[in-house]
Amino acid sequence: MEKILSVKNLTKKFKRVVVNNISFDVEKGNVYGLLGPNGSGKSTTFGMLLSTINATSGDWFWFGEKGTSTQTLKKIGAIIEQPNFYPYLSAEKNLEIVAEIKNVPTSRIDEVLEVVGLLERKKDAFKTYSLGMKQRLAIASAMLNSPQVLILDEPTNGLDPEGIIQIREIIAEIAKTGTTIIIASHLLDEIEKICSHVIVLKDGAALYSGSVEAMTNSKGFFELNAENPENLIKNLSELNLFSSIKVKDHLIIAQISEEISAKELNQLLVKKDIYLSHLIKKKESLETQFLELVKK
Ligand SMILES: Nc1ncnc2c1ncn2[C@@H]1O[C@H](COP(=O)(O)OP(=O)(O)OP(=O)(O)O)[C@@H](O)[C@H]1O
Repeated sequence: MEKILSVKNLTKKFKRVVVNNISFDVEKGNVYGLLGPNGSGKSTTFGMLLSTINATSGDWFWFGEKGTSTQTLKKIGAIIEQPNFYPYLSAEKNLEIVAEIKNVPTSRIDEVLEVVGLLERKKDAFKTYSLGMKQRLAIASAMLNSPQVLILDEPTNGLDPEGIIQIREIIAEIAKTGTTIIIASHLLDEIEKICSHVIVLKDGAALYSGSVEAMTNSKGFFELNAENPENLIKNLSELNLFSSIKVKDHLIIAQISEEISAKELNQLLVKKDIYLSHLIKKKESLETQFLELVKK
């Protein structure tokens, strides 16, 4: 896999440390989520990687090259703050101005407006746009220079459910073209739906970096019960299939350590003359995993 970005021990100290020695890699074509509550250091991290904030220590490499050169910035499309569009000018006119600044052909304008579903509204003044449309225009603007990486800071902030879904679909479409995307968000649900990879930040430190799948990839657990719970617990322990067996809310919770289906477990227990009154196989959500991580 081609490495787009490699971050090594990146640290930012204002009066106190707000980004604490974080390291992660970004590979081509994936969608990364920088997940953390407000104030966990997401925007500061982006600022350092885009050279608008001086790092205190640490290194990063864009496309194998140390730091963030002007050449590198040309390969990146970023929306960190709400971009300043001219309210009385149309979307098209606004993008013509951006195209001139970025020195890219105006022929790209219709293409990017199409991607974000604003082609038909391109002649309308920016001030007539809804918040969702404004955010989509910002994405179009960031896409004008056909960037290899798109960086979005809280792209769905303040949007209604429909607006959120539209942004999500646009991000998925852009990712399909092979553009690498890095999104900062405090919304677990958003990261779970959009991202293939996640970096979990808490108080400036990276608690986890890897695929979303691997983070949720505990083998899951069984919720069970039987007429004689003590006997059930004893027999479950003897199977050596579980990392822990606990009682919670009158149910037995058996954390799976060796892959096994509900049907297979039921068959094993029937052979021991145990007939279950309750059996459900469940998996922890990203949210549970996240809370576990943050607790530690
Ligand atoms: N220029 C600055 N001077 C001092 N402290 C700062 C400065 N910029 C950011 N901070 C602090 O650094 C911490 C991390 O802020 P940052 O904006 O990076 O977090 P975030 O995860 O992006 O949160 P949010 O989503 O609220 O923006 C916060 O405590 C913030 O107050």
